[in-house]
Amino acid sequence: MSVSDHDLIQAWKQVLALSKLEPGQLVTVLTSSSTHPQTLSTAILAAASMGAIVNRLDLLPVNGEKALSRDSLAYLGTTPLTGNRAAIAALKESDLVLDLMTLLFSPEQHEILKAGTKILLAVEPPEVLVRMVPTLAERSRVMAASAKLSKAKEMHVTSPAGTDVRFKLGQFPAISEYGFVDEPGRWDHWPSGFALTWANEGEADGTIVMERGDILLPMKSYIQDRIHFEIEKGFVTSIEGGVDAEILSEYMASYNDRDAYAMSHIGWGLQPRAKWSTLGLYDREATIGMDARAFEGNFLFSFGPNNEAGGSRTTACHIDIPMRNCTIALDGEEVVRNGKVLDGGPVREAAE
Ligand SMILES: O=c1ccc(O)c[nH]1
Repeated sequence: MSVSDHDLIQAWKQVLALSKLEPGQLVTVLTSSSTHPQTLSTAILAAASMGAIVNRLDLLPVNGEKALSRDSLAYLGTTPLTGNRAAIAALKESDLVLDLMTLLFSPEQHEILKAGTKILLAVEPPEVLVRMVPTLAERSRVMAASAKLSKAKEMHVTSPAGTDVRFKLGQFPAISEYGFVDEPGRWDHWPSGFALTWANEGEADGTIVMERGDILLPMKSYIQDRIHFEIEKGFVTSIEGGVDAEILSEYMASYNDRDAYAMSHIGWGLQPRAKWSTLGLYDREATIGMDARAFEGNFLFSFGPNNEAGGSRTTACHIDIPMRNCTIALDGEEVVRNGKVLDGGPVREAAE
């Protein structure tokens, strides 16, 4: 079901207001061949109506012949910005970049953020954006979760299927994704709603067992048979299971890069408006699967890069795996039990 321009403009206005857009500020809308036309037109209208000076910067697509998939979150690292000094200069000069093409995990993204530019990624379909317009209340909940993460020394994750994995924490920051960019130099993704961090380099050990129905991204599949991962010193050393495991193994091997097997971010979903079942209702390429990444109570872990957190691993291979019914404990304190978040639930909207 599509949404009206009016509804999407209102949603953009809420996101831009939460992102503290001021009249006279410079907004650059970053587009490429996969940008959704309604998202683009309503973004420009909303930002201009708030008095911003709005530019559009359209970049040619790259990596298509290497990626094996058109999912913008599958093949990372180099982007249309790589070596593109003119585009980088324009984005560094902007107060706010609306990324409608996906720069995530690119070295250039950090360079632009360091200049104080805010970057908001928004590439899900318009109706998904409108369904999950961010709120201050959800920001508070995600910030509280990432505050716990940033204080923790160890994350221990278990599940009825046999997951028992430990991550030592402290080397990398905790990241909050709540859907808007309210500070200079901040990156966020609309829609989202989760807290995440990275394990210390080489300090993730144990077994992860994906259960039937857990999700593989960018495959966008609900697995039919369990997949057993052995994690040793921060790398996955074995991937055993049925055909889903074979598909994942071949896909990761195609990158020919040991860092594809490194643990990347770990955390849990806090978005009550995101649903585990949504992925099955969309054609595979119609969404990048943010419902799967953000649904409340998931354990979201990933393989691949850690440059997002300041690490040195920039592999192009990025696998996101949201699991249901896990128990996540920080230094022995459970924060998620059997897929239920133990923080009292969504924060009530403050009266407008
Ligand atoms: O918003 C995102 C999307 C993908 C990812 O791996 C992290 N955060």
